[in-house]
Amino acid sequence: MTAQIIDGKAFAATLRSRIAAEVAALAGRGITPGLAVVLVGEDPASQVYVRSKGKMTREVGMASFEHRLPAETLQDELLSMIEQLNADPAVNGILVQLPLPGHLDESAILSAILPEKDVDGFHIMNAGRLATGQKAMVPCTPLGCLMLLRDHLGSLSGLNAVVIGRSNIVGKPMAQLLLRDSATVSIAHSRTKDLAVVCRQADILVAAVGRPNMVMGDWIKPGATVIDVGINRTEEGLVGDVDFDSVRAVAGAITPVPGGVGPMTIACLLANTLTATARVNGLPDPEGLTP
Ligand SMILES: NC(=O)C1=CN([C@@H]2O[C@H](COP(=O)(O)OP(=O)(O)OC[C@H]3O[C@@H](n4cnc5c(N)ncnc54)[C@H](OP(=O)(O)O)[C@@H]3O)[C@@H](O)[C@H]2O)C=CC1
Ligand SMILES: Nc1nc(=O)c2c([nH]1)NC[C@@H]1CN(c3ccc(C(=O)N[C@@H](CCC(=O)O)C(=O)O)cc3)C=[N+]21
Repeated sequence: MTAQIIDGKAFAATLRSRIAAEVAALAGRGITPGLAVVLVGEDPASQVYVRSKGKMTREVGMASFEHRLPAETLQDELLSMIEQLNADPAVNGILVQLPLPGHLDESAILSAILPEKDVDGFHIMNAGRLATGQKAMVPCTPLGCLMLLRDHLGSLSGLNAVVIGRSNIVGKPMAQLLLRDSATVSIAHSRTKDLAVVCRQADILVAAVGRPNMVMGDWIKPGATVIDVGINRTEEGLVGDVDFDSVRAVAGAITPVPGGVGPMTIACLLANTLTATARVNGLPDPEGLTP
């Protein structure tokens, strides 16, 4: 069997055009969604993402506000910038690019963002709402993975899902979303014994580790759906956490890197910004952009 390639890039482009249509409809009511992105320091990869986010934000007709702060920015200075964005009615979504320089307290910064403007879904209030099945802002990368899975599989109910990785930004919220769709969910991590054996049970395998080509073909249940979240820059270029060639020969479907989950993350950031804008204006959630 050769796996079907799940084209995240194409799916994301379709999603963005649907978002653009909704933004155009809001313009008729005098509403323009606004997304503020805050970048502290000069990490080259982060600069690339921030530039790409700004471009796509403008392309769907939203207002983009970019704030670049020097690496030596103090905690209080960053907090006062967030206060200012919290209070600004033109800003519907706030994203503070991670990782932050080491002297800054990441969880204090993320908690300072108003939960209703927290389009990354990293605020503890949104994590708690997701975990308890309430209306939340859902982290973009797991939301994008869920959209691809639902599109490919229809129902996830009763399927065995294995998530490798337990970070607060990918692994844990991914597991919550799969559970919410009634999958039987296992979360694996660096202490998991016999990872290959655990993975072989998976009808759905999500790899969010940060280790190039770690997941091998003989870890895969024949016909499984494999979602590769990993973004690893190597001498061979950008690769995922999944060994694409060996896994492709066994899986039923697989997301490539690049062109899989990455573009979905940015499209879901715009989706969350639109959702946040609708909610603050007392409008119903846009169709199909929330879990
Ligand atoms: N495509 C996209 O849009 C995005 C991609 N990413 C990418 O996804 C990957 C994961 O990101 P993130 O969650 O932030 O990373 P973290 O480093 O925060 O988490 C990595 C997780 O992988 C686990 N892990 C590490 N080594 C192993 C191992 N040998 N076997 C099993 N599990 C292991 C860790 O376990 P433990 O907890 O025990 O240490 C941890 O839970 C990265 O490549 C990142 O670049 C991230 C965000 C968005
Ligand atoms: N507050 C915050 N929110 C984030 O969502 C966030 C963050 N910080 N810090 C960094 C990670 C990483 N991330 C990616 C987004 C898009 C691609 C993406 O579009 N990737 C392209 C390739 C781009 C390239 O060539 O580098 C692809 O996979 O096809 C990848 C990774 C968001 N993150």
